[in-house]
Amino acid sequence: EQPEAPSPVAAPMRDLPWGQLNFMQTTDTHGWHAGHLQEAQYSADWGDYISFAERMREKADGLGADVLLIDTGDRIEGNGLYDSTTPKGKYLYDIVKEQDIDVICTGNHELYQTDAADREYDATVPNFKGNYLASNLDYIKPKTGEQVPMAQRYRKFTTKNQGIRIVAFGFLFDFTGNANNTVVQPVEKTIKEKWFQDAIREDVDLFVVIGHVTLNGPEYKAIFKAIRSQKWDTPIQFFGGHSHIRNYAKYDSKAYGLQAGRYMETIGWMSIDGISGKGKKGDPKELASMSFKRRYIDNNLFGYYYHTGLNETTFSTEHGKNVSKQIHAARKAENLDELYGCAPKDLWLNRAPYPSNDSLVTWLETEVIPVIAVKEDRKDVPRLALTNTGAMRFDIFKGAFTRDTTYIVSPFVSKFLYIKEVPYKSAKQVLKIINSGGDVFAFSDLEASSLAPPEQIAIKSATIAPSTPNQNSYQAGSQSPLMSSSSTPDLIPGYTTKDAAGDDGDDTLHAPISFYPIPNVVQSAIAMPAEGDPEKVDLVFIDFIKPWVLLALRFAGQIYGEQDVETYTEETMTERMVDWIRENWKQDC
Ligand SMILES: Nc1ccn([C@@H]2O[C@H](COP(=O)(O)O)[C@@H](O)[C@H]2O)c(=O)n1
Repeated sequence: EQPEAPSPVAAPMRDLPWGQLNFMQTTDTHGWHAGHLQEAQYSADWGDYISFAERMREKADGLGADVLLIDTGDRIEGNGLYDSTTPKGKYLYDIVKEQDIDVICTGNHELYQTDAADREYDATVPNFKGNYLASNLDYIKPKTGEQVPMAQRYRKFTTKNQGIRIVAFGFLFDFTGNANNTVVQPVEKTIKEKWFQDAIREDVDLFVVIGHVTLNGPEYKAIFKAIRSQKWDTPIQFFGGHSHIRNYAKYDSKAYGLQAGRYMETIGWMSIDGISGKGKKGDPKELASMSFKRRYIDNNLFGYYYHTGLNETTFSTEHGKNVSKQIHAARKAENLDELYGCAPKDLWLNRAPYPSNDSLVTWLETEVIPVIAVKEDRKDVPRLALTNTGAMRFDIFKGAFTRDTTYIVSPFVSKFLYIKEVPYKSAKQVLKIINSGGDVFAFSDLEASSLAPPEQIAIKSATIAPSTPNQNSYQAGSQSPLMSSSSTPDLIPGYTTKDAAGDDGDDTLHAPISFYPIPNVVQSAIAMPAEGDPEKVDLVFIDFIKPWVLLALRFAGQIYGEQDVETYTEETMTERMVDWIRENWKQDC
């Protein structure tokens, strides 16, 4: 772990179930490869994860079992380690490549910006040659304009110890927001292609479908149906991503899916037993009693010690330690701990109701945007300024707000745009139309709900936890074996996942935390007349939501097009937010 990371947390634990074939999954790491430096529960870094994987593989070799590593994309955007450098990801690609990942694919974040997609093709694909799969993704070469597969479409391999024959695929959901140097082919179309139809007819022991795809979305349903149409009985293991949650799905008695959360908080663990290996047909009795089991491992060193049976002296491998050093050197070189201001209290993205004094969204709407959404030559013009809440990615904790925190909270390079002098009676309807996300968007490709943070895709209503101990009351110490909850009153707050297999998935017992839904967009009314309504306003909005704003305006009776949209600020919202923090928060925490 990084020297500045808080000590791990004592908590009751559940053991990992082992099978013949075991998987460890990361997804949506978003550059958090240094781990969480303000949360002890998730404080292990990518170097520790490398040590963990190496130790678990040693253990597997001893048991004659196999361990495969999976990563399902969105490795970038969302942390200073990636976003603060020029070019972005100056150190990240070399850090990520140190992990020995068996099957890896692309997320939507690797494709938003042209240069990020170029780097994916030029660095990550060759770094994981043979293991990087792009079943429905093409890349357009900048020099020749040639459209080529981003990486190989699928992979056939046999596991080391059990000799399990696997065909693996790597998908991306039907994403449409990619820059124009990549082509995402809809999954429904891809599964009709000859190569896919041939691959699902292969004689194998297991299909592994990884993807930056939600487990319960239409894409995996279609792939499951396609495989089952040819192989009614072959086990299928799916790995998902994108919605940032811990999740597990059952498709049938031999087909399951796992999704390992977000931001290096979770390492997903999946074990399969009763599978036929070494090309054997398998004992029908054994096959009938196949078992699939899952765990969500909190990413911290004490959990890693617990699961490996090792300790501070014996756990870390030289390789893991070197990668932790590499991360530390990168963070220092980029001055990621530079203080921008001291947050006076915790501001929660989803863990406080909206609106409320503890809501990060309320803070943005009422304190920050009214000051930063300004264009000097139109500063007195009444305006409505809109931003999507998904532009904010993480909570702000009381205390130091650093260069690193900036990108953790707001990694995007979006700027403010505006449409001049929109009739107020129409402009004021835009917020409501986008937030209700109703019929207006039903006939377009524009999902209004995708403007909120991804966690909300899966969780629709508030979960209010009984009062829990303060998060800052973490105690350092060693983790103890699982005990009944009545004998462990001091659980620390964290994930208490309920999924398709029940409520015993988390490796660490936590006290529950609350979750509150937030709107898709929020609006600040600025420089409005002291009395009455203005006739016209400037409609200012963050560039990411332009298509939604134009459609909502149309519904509100105003036809505007691209030609009517102008630049409002040259700086990004993130840059202006940092200026606000420097000016408004103390420098002495
Ligand atoms: N320029 C951008 C890009 C994305 N967003 C928000 O992020 C969501 C996607 O996040 P995932 O981690 O799930 O891929 C997207 O739906 C937007 O809400 C943004 O605000 N600005």
